[in-house]
Amino acid sequence: MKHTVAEFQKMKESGQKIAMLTAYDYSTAKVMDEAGIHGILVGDSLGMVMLGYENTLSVTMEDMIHHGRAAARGVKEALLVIDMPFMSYETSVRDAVINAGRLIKETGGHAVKLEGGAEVCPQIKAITAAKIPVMAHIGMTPQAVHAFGGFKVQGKEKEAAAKILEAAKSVEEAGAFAIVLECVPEALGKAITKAVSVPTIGIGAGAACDGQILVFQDMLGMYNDFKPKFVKQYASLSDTMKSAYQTYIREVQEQVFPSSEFSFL
Ligand SMILES: Nc1nc(=O)c2c([nH]1)NC[C@@H]1CN(c3ccc(C(=O)N[C@@H](CCC(=O)O)C(=O)O)cc3)CN21
Ligand SMILES: CC(C)C(=O)C(=O)O
Ligand SMILES: [Mg+2]
Repeated sequence: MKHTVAEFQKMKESGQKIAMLTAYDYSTAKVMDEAGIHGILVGDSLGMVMLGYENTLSVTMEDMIHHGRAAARGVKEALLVIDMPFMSYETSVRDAVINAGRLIKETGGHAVKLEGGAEVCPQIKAITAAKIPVMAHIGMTPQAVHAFGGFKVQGKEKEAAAKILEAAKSVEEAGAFAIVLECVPEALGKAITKAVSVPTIGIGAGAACDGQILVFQDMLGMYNDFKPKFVKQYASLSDTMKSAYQTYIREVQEQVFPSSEFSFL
């Protein structure tokens, strides 16, 4: 079954939880899609997990298009969302529509995601009017890392929580089809999920959200630069990969590999 924006809405209404993961390439997206994932995000987190930057600010439109088209080739059923990189939508409504259009035209993705609340509502309205579905992203928005002074949980104080709730209502009003809620207290995740009619997709926002998203390297245990509290490791691939590499190195040195089985006779 093809997963669509309309289906995400129905899933919220029927209480069926939405599962999303990030992917940045063909093979990874293909396996996830075959596993039955509902949505795949080509996140600008690729700057950190694929490119080794310390935050997401250096990621370019070209990076997003390069990885977006690769992931798109592996997707048959999932809803494919592409992140708008830092400074591709803040500068003007016109820039936002042009760049959202490029992401869709040049990748084959189905929707775009951008970070922010009321300040990006004109952009959300205009992109939506151009028939491109927009996923909003509020709470701890990583592109604001310097404004926040680090990747810190947001909305702990009463007034800060009220502001994030207002941001959720304003992006819904602007036409966002879903809202990513990142790193906020569980109670705020629950309050926002109740207050808006579109699905909320949480990452470190508690169990009440309508769906969840994780960075795939985090959930597979193959990214170890840091481990946020919200990350559950469903595998320990770094360990598995390291030991496979070590076995290979030893077998090459000891001339165990390649045996005749792996040679053309
Ligand atoms: N690998 C990876 N996973 C992610 O979830 C992720 C990225 N990269 N890159 C983009 C953003 C950055 N994110 C982050 C990065 C660090 C924390 C973190 O260390 N959080 C602390 C909370 C600090 C506090 O108490 O305020 C934690 O302990 O979880 C959280 C989210 C989420 N996104
Ligand atoms: C963590 C998710 C929500 C994201 O924006 C990303 O991967 O870039
Ligand atoms: Mg992102």
